[in-house]
Amino acid sequence: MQTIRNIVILTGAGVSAESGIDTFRSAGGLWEQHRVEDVATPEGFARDPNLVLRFYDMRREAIQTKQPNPAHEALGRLEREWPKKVPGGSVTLVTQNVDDLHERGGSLGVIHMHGEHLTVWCTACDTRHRWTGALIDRPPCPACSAPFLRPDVVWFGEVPYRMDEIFAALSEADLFVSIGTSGAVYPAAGFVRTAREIGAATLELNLERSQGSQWFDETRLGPASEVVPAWVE
Ligand SMILES: CC(C)NC(=O)[C@H](Cc1c[nH]c2ccccc12)NC(=O)[C@H](CCCC/N=C(/NCCC(=O)O)S[C@H]1O[C@H](COP(=O)(O)OP(=O)(O)OC[C@H]2O[C@@H](n3cnc4c(N)ncnc43)[C@H](O)[C@@H]2O)[C@@H](O)[C@H]1O)NC(=O)OCc1ccccc1
Repeated sequence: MQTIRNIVILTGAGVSAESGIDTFRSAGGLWEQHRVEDVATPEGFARDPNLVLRFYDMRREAIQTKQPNPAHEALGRLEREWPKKVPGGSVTLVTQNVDDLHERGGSLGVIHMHGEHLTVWCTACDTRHRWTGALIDRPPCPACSAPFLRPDVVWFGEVPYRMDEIFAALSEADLFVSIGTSGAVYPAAGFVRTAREIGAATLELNLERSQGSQWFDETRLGPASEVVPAWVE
C-alpha cells in the first residue's frame, strides 16, 4: 500500500452546489441560461461588454449571499490537520471555481486556476485589484484611473492561472482527488491522467459519474457535503 504524503485536490462547481451556487452543465445551470461564447470568451466581451459585465456582476452578487457547506469546511480541516498527521505531508487545493467559499470554509492558499470574482483586472495597465463595485458602472482602475476593469476570470481560449504550480504539485502527488466536476473543461479535465502517469492514486467524489470517471481508481458517488467529510474523517 503506497504511503500518501502529498495530496492534490481539484474541485469544480459541484462542491459549491449545496451552497446554492448554480453549476454550469446541470439542468437550469449557467450554460442553459447564457451562451458560453457570449459571456465567457474574449470575443464575447469584445462584442458586448455590457452583457458580460452584467453576467459577472449578477454572479458576484449571488455568491456573496451564500455560505460554505460541510464539504468546504472538511477540506479546510484537512489542510490544517494533514501536516500534523503526516509530517512533511502537503495538501494542494486547486479549484475551477471563481467563488471564495473554500477560503470562507477555512482553506488557505487555494489555487484559483480560472480566476476569482473578488478581484478585477485592468486591461489598460495590466494590474489586478480587489473588487470594489459593479463593473457595469465602469469604476476607474485604482492604479491608472482608466475605466477598463474586467472580471479577473479565465475565459475559454485564455490560459489558466498558475499552471506551473499546479503541474509541480501534480508531479509530487501520491494521491489526486477530484470533487464536484464534470471533467468537461481542459486542461483541468486532463489532470487525472497526468497524476496517473506519475503513479499517484486517483479518487473521484461526485454526485454522478463524470466524463473522466474511467481514469479514476475509485469513484464515490453522493452529495459533496456528505462524501467529502466522510472521506476526510
Ligand atoms: C468546453 C471544452 C471542451 N473546452 C475547453 O476545455 C477549452 C478548449 C480546450 C483546451 N484544451 C482542450 C482539449 C480538448 C478539447 C478542448 C480543449 N479550454 C479552454 O479554453 C481553457 C480555459 C478554460 C476555462 C474557462 N473558464 C471557466 N470558468 C471561468 C469563468 C466562469 O466561471 O465564468 S470554465 C468553467 O466551466 C467549468 C465547469 O465545469 P464544472 O466545474 O465541472 O461544472 P459542471 O457544471 O460542468 O459540473 C458540475 C459537476 O458537479 C457534480 N455535482 C453537482 N452537484 C453536486 C453535489 N451536490 N455534490 C457533488 N457533485 C455535484 C455534477 O454531477 C457535475 O459532474 C469549470 O472549469 C468552470 O471554471 N484554456 C486553454 O485550454 O488554454 C490553452 C492552454 C491549456 C493548457 C496550458 C496552457 C494553455
